[in-house]
Amino acid sequence: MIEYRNLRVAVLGGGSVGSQVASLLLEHREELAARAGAGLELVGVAVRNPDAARDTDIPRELITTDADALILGADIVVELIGGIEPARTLILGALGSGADVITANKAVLASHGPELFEAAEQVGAQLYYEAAVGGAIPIIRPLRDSLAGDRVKRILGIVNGTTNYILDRMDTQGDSLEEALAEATRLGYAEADPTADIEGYDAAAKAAILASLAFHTTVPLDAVHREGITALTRDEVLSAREAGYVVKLLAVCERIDADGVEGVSARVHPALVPLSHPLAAVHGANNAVFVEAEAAGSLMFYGAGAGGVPTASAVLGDVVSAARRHVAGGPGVAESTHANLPILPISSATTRYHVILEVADEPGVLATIAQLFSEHDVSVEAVSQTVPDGQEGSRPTATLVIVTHEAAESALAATVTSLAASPVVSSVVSVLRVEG
Ligand SMILES: NC(=O)C1=CN([C@@H]2O[C@H](COP(=O)(O)OP(=O)(O)OC[C@H]3O[C@@H](n4cnc5c(N)ncnc54)[C@H](O)[C@@H]3O)[C@@H](O)[C@H]2O)C=CC1
Ligand SMILES: N[C@@H](CC=O)C(=O)O
Ligand code: NA
Repeated sequence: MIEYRNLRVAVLGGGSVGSQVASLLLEHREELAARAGAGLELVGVAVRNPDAARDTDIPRELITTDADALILGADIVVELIGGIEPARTLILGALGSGADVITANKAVLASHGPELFEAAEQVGAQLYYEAAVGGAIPIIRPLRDSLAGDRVKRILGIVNGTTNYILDRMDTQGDSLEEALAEATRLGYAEADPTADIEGYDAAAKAAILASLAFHTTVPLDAVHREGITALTRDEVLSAREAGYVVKLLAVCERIDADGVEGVSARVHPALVPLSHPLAAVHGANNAVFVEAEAAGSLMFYGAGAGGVPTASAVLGDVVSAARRHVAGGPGVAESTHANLPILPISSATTRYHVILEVADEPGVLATIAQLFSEHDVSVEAVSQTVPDGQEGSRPTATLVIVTHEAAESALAATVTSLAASPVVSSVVSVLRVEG
């Protein structure tokens, strides 16, 4: 029998992900030791309430409420508490003591990444975070390592399982947002405060992480334009389907050239994706990250984006990597932010738009609307009109659905302002971006 060096592993948090990580560490102990080249001894699981019900049985003697004491003497610390504090302070404490840290916490990485990476570099430790984006899907390593020799141009990602699950249920089963969110929470997909999911904060944090990695530039969370799904109506979801699209909450990270300035833009918002695009086939709590790189072309990374067990897979992969690093010795590898590109505002982005208007059903209205688009340099690709049957009242209305060619955000915003003020437009019913 091989005698392995023993590494002490501390897990902080015993919720959906932490309880699964702790159990799998115990259950697969021998297999993991053989892969890592070191024994992985679970020295404890720090929780807030030792008597809380858990998804797995963790031996009582491993449970503690003293996270600070647990990290002392640990070689590898796994942070699965979530949120900013005390997660940030615990990660800094663990790194400061020379431990490698594994986290699934995109919120703390997106808001305090540079401070945490700097702390790791100071002591030659490594901060791993594969589970922080796309749950089980390998996407951090591919961007950090496999694509390190290429130039990423664009990333389109479905990176929040809860909202994808909700939009899918609204689209295919006619659920309301509230019904679908309750189910996503029951299944362990949602954040402790699900506002983070439905208002797009979670996806924005992931967009900041992906853009930073892809473009070798620190992209702060507050530079990510963010819109959630709470303003979306079922009618918009259904009318998108009728027009050959599906609505997804997308993270869009791009390297763009705005008036001769090369920079980076990151945004999160609902968008129409053509049914023919691979992202349209991502259902339930699954995630997918579609990467366009100069040499590699288009790549798609797909799989379970949320849920305790799948996320534990990514965390344990990082635990094995950290253990191998301990065995091999040498300092950790610093984050690559050398490109330091300027971060451009959403007004610099260009995309296509799907606009629904309720207009007066009168001669000349179409020409007036077309003129408003053209005055703002927005070119119309397609228009369709429906007139409801049996209208009563003096002024009949029609519904116009307009799809534009690529246009600047600023130009589209000005067009919408003019449309809203036009006497022939009764209402601007919906404005959604079209991606993919
Ligand atoms: N649930 C999922 O599908 C995924 C979660 N993540 C991330 O993984 C992390 C953990 O998420 P979940 O397990 O879902 O959260 P959770 O809310 O189920 O579990 C968090 C655990 O931390 C404990 N905790 C809170 N404060 C503590 C403290 N001061 N000391 C010790 N324990 C404390 C809580 O009691 C709870 O057991 C979060 O950062 C989350 O964003 C990432 C990918 C997927
Ligand atoms: N709440 C998140 C969990 C994974 O990061 C999600 O729904 O994607
Ligand atoms: Na991942």
